[in-house]
Formats: sequence, structure tokens, C-alpha cells
Amino acid sequence: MLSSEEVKKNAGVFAADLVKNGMNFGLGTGSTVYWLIRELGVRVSQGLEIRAVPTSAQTVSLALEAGIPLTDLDQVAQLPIAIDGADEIDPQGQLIKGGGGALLQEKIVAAAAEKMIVIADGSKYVSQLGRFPLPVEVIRFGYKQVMRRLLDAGICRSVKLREKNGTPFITDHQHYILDCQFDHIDDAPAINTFIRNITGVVETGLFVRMASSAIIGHSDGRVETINFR
Ligand SMILES: O=C(CO)[C@H](O)[C@H](O)COP(=O)(O)O
Repeated sequence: MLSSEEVKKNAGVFAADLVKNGMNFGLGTGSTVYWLIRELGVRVSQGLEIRAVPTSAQTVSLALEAGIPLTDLDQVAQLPIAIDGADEIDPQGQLIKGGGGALLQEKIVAAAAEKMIVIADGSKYVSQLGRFPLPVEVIRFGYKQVMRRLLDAGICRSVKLREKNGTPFITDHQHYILDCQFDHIDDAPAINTFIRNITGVVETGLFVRMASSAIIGHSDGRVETINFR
């Protein structure tokens, strides 16, 4: 049995093969993507020519440390793929993301890519979304109004302002995150639309019809590819 870190590493290294010479690609955020960054750093030092569009400040520093050249979404004509982690993946390829707080930029990069490829360990693949609290990025001003609207609508059980070291967590784009606990999410597109329509909400961590495939590492050493579209 492999450790969870080894499983994530297997998924990250497997996904590195999808980044071809001369490619611009979206580079996600998180502990699984960390292994992708490490592997691509080695391949860049061996001559692979690529440019990454990073999805967070954390990924910018890890990519620079690994020697991966970066570019900006506004500088690229085409983004064939974006590779990113996820907190939950369902059999339709719907995702919950934002456990690392980078959901806004991750969603913008995923939307710009022709294909979004998710990398994760097997524990993230679930029959139904909603056990992992759904992150919702909100404007700081008046955020308690958004909390109230979410609770009054009765769509989730509880809503918590995300904190880090005892103070509110601030995203790369200077917003707050509300973590919404559901029992389960039956209709992800409807929940996504409902929450996005609340004034003060910037974006949700529900990624609907965005992922093309998932590369899932398992503890027995297998790496499985699941295609969604
Ligand atoms: O959405 C994310 C960050 O905002 C991450 O991709 C997600 O939290 C998965 O991360 P990890 O690979 O560390 O489990």
C-alpha cells in the first residue's frame, strides 16, 4: 500500500506526460499539483520548453523555484490544457474545488483551457458531491449578508467564514471564503447558479461541465484515467 503522498505523486508524474514541448498550459494549485510541478521542473532542466499559466501565488512561487517559465492568461492565444487538483470529483466530472482557497483563478484558467484535467488520489472520487464543504469566494464588504442569504435559502446546513491562524483567510484576489456545509449536492448546476446570483458572491468552488478527464492515483499503485467528455 502506497502512502497518500506517493499516490498524489503518481498522479502528478503521470499528468506531466500531457504537457508537450512548446505548450502553454494552465497550472493548478495544491499538494497533488506540487508533484506535477516537481516533475515538470526536472523535464524543463532536461530541455522541455513549456510555459505555465499559474492559478495562485503559491503556484507562482513553486513553479519559479522548479524553473518552470510562467506566462499570463492575457499573453496566450491558446491554452490546450489546464491541470489542477480537486477536493471532490463525481462520476459526471463535476468538482468541488477551493480547499486551498484558489478557486477563482483556477476557474478562470480552467474556463480558458480547451481541456481541464483533474489530478487526485482515489479518496476524492465520490458518488455524490457535498461532503467536502463548498468554498464560496465573496467580497469582504457585507459578507455576513451573503451568509444570511445562504442560510435563509435553506440550501446548506451551515456556513463558516474561513480562517487562518485565528483571522479571516484572504484570497489572492483579496476576498473572503465562506465554507458551506451541505448534506449532499443533488443538482450542482442549480446550486452553482443560485449561489452565483447572490450579490457579493464572486465565484463558487463548484466546477460544472468543466473537467474533461481525471487522473486518479490509487494506493495499490494504479493510475486510472476517467474521461467525462
Ligand atoms: O482547489 C484547490 C485549491 O484551491 C486544490 O486543487 C484542491 O484543494 C486539491 O488540493 P490537493 O491536491 O492538495 O488535495
